[in-house]
Amino acid sequence: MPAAAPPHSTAIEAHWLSLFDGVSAATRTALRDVVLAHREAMATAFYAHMLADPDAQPFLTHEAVEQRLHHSLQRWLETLFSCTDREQFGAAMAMQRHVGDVHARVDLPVNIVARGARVLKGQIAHRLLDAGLDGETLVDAVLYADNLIDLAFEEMSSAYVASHERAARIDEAYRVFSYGQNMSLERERQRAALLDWENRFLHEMMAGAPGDELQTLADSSFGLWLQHKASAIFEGSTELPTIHAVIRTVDGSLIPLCQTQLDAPEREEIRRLTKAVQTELGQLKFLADAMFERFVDLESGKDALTQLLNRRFLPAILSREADISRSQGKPFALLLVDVDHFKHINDRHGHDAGDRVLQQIASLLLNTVRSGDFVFRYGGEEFLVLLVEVDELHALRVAEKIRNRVAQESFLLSDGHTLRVTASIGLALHDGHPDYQRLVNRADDALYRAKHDGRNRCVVAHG
Ligand SMILES: Nc1nc2c(ncn2[C@@H]2O[C@H](COP(=O)(O)OP(=O)(O)OP(=O)(O)O)[C@@H](O)[C@H]2O)c(=O)[nH]1
Repeated sequence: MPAAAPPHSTAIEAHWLSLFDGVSAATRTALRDVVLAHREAMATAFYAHMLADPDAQPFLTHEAVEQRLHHSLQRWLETLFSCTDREQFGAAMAMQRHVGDVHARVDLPVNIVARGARVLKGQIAHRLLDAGLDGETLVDAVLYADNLIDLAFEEMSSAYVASHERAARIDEAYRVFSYGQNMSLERERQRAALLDWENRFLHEMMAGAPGDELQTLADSSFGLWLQHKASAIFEGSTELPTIHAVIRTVDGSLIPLCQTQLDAPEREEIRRLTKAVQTELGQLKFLADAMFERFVDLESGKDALTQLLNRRFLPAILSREADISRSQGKPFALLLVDVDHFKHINDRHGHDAGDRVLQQIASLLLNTVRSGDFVFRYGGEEFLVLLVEVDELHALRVAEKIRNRVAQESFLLSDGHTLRVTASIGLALHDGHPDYQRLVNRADDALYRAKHDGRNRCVVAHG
């Protein structure tokens, strides 16, 4: 059984009641009459406006307007402007929630809805002006109409946000489900599917099968999986477009050539084409492996090089810590730790040496902080440490300890040489501001000052 729709908030109803009581019955009736008399013309003008709006166009068609929306808008106006008691208002608000849910399903941006509300307000004001009302009634009616549309918009938006969040949670749950349940198995299955396709291809090329029996990669089990599952799970992965490009090369160019050859075989050409397909396939296997690997690291929230947390969960962890800190009154601190002149290390000793330094700094950081603290790889050579339940003095002591340990450490390179490096640290204490980005920015400003003042130092953000 579907869950009953939650009732509109008591705050909205209280606002409406006070608006309702603040306007005379005669004014409300005059407004309702104007809306009822002109609702059709207003709906026509409204959709003419929205259909001509390039931002709204993708969400509207002439047919949908003619068949449903024009009529729905009239009913919407009638319901909203005819409320005279709580029950009717409740029904009008239920309608707003339904509209909000629909908007969320079609992903209609909320700014377009706000624009629509503005257009409607203009329409109503325009009709009221022509209705021959006296000055005071006119002003009251326009204000009441504006407020009523605002209330409707508010209720619609709260349903929209709730719907959107629900959908995002389900999406995320689906991704986690796919990852948790299937990923290692899936990786093996897709490797096997590619191998299977390759064996079949080789067999047909060698046996001289009729050309039209060659299967494309897109039609293979791997191709179908890629199209229907991987595109959702690995969305945004850098490998995905290249994988598609390789498949296009094989299916669009090489397979048709192979088919022609099979129908009129020439040994050398068959061998050359087989080799070309195998080369593409080798790349495909490499890319698919890399895609799986990156996905596992990203989804688990780990940075591949250092095994520290990556930035994926930083917003979630920061806002959680801000909540805990607010409710328990215990501040936390952020340290932004940046290796000094890291570019020189890369330039002088090579990128691999740079990588090793980053790995060693990562374990140094982990070994210096408590197990309840968080250590992130924040950027290339930048780390973010979140120290829970600390005051400024304690946080500064930890920052100095990190700085000293980095400076004293002998970083071991793969060629056996050792290297000394230093780090600069910006420190900011959470000051209760709800926007955690502000805290990161303050730590960043402090780090900038540490660099500017000569590096190998800790600077505390103030203000
Ligand atoms: N080896 C390696 N280098 C990286 C990685 N990520 C970023 N880098 C390099 O880190 C260097 C950062 O250089 P800059 O931002 O100029 O800073 P810097 O040389 O450390 O100088 P200051 O921060 O001003 O002391 C760049 O050369 C990047 O290419 C990585 O994962 N491994």
